[in-house]
Amino acid sequence: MQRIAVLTSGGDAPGMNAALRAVVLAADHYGLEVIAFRHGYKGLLENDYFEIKPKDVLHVLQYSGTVIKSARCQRFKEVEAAQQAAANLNALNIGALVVIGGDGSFRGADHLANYWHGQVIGVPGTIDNDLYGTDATIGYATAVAIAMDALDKIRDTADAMDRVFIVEVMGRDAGFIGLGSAMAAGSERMVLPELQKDKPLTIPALVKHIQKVQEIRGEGSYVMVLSEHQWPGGAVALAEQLEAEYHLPCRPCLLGHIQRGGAPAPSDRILASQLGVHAVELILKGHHRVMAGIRGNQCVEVPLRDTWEKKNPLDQNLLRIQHEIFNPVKKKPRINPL
Ligand SMILES: Nc1ncnc2c1ncn2[C@@H]1O[C@H](COP(=O)(O)OP(=O)(O)O)[C@@H](O)[C@H]1O
Ligand SMILES: O=P(O)(O)OC[C@H]1O[C@](O)(COP(=O)(O)O)[C@@H](O)[C@@H]1O
Repeated sequence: MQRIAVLTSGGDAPGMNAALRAVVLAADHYGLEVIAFRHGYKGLLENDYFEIKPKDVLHVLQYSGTVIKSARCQRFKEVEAAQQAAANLNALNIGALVVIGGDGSFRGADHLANYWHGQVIGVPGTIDNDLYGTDATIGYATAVAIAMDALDKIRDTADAMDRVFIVEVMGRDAGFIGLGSAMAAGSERMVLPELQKDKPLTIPALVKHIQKVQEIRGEGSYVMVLSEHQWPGGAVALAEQLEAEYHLPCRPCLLGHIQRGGAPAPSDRILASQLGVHAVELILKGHHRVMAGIRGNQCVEVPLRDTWEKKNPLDQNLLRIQHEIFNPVKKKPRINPL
């Protein structure tokens, strides 16, 4: 019987447990033993593992987080760390490693593959949705649903008091959660990393936009979605500056790690289930250094390096709709697309 290993790495994402369950159940189905390393690459380096059986994962898919724990492990970037990991895997007679995580975790997997002859397979688990080669990553749908729910609630109080709110969402370098939640909740404005490159946010421009929206619609609420790291000091600092410099009543709200908790959305559970099984089947087919992904409802395998070297762009049509057509302050109308 062949032995494989699995770990979850980087920021936990809703649906990681469902992916883990799928890996373990698929391995059992195909007669493979599975070793789980705790705390991602840290556990791999410290030989912190246990043999994981179907009974260990039967009822975990409804929970976020990860039952085998995750971690960020700076040390894994070193050559000696990858060599140590390879030696540990060899000593345990492991033939393949499934890494459930984001782009950093995949860089780690690729780094390991330079020093280890076993198969390395990635499963995309990150709320940021910032990996090339798959239509969605595990956790993204749940994060958008949580942000949307929060934005809906904020709208209630913003409407009641005719207030401006700045709601900060996650997504360090990618605006997927920002765009998805702004559209799903009908926000007046969004500030995303991708938009900042062309036209960085300034306070005078924001104030002008708020005032114009109020001129057009009359007094009312104004809810802006701000991706994290897009303003020094984030939503709190921006709201304080608006109040101090323009006497504009404004409240900040940081959604933070709430976006990674609670029950994973059905689509994340289903995606994770598909991808976990796909990862095991890729092992059986002899694939190496690939990510298990889904594109247009088809299971695909994507070279690991492509997942971070190639860009996963925001959907340009969604961006156009939210940023231009739904913008209450209309710019010059463009040529009719019909
Ligand atoms: N260039 C790299 N080389 C080796 N390991 C890396 C590299 N980048 C990230 N890792 C490993 O992957 C872990 C997770 O990466 P991180 O970027 O924090 O999260 P994510 O996988 O969610 O993007 C890091 O803590 C580190 O152990
Ligand atoms: O939980 P931490 O370590 O504070 O990290 C927060 C970051 O993790 C994420 O939730 C997910 O990012 P990764 O998938 O790259 O780990 C980001 O959106 C956020 O910036």
